[in-house]
This record gives sequence, structure tokens and C-alpha cells, in this order.
Amino acid sequence: MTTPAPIAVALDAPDLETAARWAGLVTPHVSTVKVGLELYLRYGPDVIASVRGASGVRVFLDLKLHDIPNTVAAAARAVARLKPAILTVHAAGGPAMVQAAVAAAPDAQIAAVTLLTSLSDADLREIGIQGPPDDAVRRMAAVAVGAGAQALVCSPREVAALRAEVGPGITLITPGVRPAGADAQDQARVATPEDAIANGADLLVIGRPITGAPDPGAAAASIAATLRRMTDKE
Ligand SMILES: O=C(O)c1cc(=O)[nH]c(=O)n1[C@@H]1O[C@H](COP(=O)(O)O)[C@@H](O)[C@H]1O
Repeated sequence: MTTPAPIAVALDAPDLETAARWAGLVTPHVSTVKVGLELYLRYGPDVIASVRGASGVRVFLDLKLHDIPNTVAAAARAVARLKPAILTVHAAGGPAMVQAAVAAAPDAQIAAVTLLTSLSDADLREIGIQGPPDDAVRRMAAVAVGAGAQALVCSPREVAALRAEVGPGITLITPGVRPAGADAQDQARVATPEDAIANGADLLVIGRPITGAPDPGAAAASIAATLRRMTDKE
């Protein structure tokens, strides 16, 4: 048995059967599966047990909570009983909101999402974020970590700058990962799995390059093997 790769497969499926099937196919190869808004809003809390299945794989619950602190605390408390390994909130909610989530779900790793990987430099300027994304990501990260977040979500393009900012103790999670030659789809700030890991990511979120493949199990195994070869060389 090889150690599962540090990949969270985004189970962005239209129905529970598909999500559970993908989870079964990828769990021999990856450490984590991710449940996001599409599945959770359709099926609610029951979805967690379905994807966790018999393997008991780590579940990352990606609800990107973003509201006033009292509301986020109540929402985080409501889902804490599902025992997600990771729960996302938006760093833009500010320090009191992040702190409220950390206090309400003490057994989950609270991951603060900095700037969505789908935003291009032009999009960022349009919404008032001037300068290189690195700067804004670092500012948001500092606030979130100061408020107790143990993990951060950023694009693989900013992960090296973020690692330098927060040091080794914080888990850095990067979506926007595309194997060389794969279509970026709606992602704007992307990099390959190898570059994301080389630049300091701890966990890669990968969805469609795996779940859209003819054989999601084989696609996950192939990316996992690429990462393993990198570690073997070190
Ligand atoms: O929090 C996330 O997981 C997330 C943050 C972010 O900035 N960008 C981002 O793509 N995600 C999620 O990561 C997954 C990426 O999926 P693919 O683009 O299919 O690989 C989706 O489930 C997104 O919801």
C-alpha cells in the first residue's frame, strides 16, 4: 500500500450516486475528498456519510462561509457534528468572523479562502484589488492566521509568497491545479501539480481533471504517482 497523495478531489457532481462512485474510485490514491456547495445544497448533511463510505477517507467540507460572526459561528457549529477534517470560510469576512468559526468548530481545520483562483488580474482590478495578487493574498492570510485559521486556500501562483509569510505551521491548500496541457476551464490563476507542491502547497484541490477523465481512479493514480516521483527524488 502506498501513502495516499496530498490531493483533495473536488466531488462536484450533480448527484449523490456519481459523487459516491468517484469517491470510491479515488480514495485508494488520495488523502481527501471535498464536498462543495453543489452537493451540500442539494443533499444536505447526509452527503458526508455517503462520500466518506466504508473507507473513512478525510472529508473537506467546502461551504466558504461568509457572513457576520454570529451567523458563521452558528453555521460552523451546525456542521461541526459532521466531523469534517477541513471547513472553509472566506478570509474577507474579517478577523472576528474567522475567529467565530474557529471557536465553533474546534475539531475541524478552518481554512480561510483568500482570493478565488477563478479571478484574473483584470477581475481583481475591477473589484478594487490593486497590485499583484500576492500582496492581497498575504494581507488576507495574515488576518486569518491572526484570528486562528490553521489553513489557507490560495492559488498555486501565490503559494510560495504565502509560505514565506506564514511559515511552516500553516496548511496551504491550492485549487487551480491543472496537469500540463489540461484546459484551465473557469480557473484563471493555475499551475501544475508539480509546481504547486514545489512551491510549498500541502494539499492540492483537483476536480475536473480527475472527475472528468474517462477513468477518475486512473487519473488520480497518475497525478499521485507524479507527486510521489518528486518526493522520491528529494
Ligand atoms: O475553496 C476551494 O476549494 C476553492 C477555492 C478557490 O479559490 N478556487 C476553487 O476552485 N475552489 C474549489 O476547488 C475546486 C476546483 O475544481 P476544478 O477546477 O474542477 O479542479 C472547486 O470545487 C472549487 O469550488
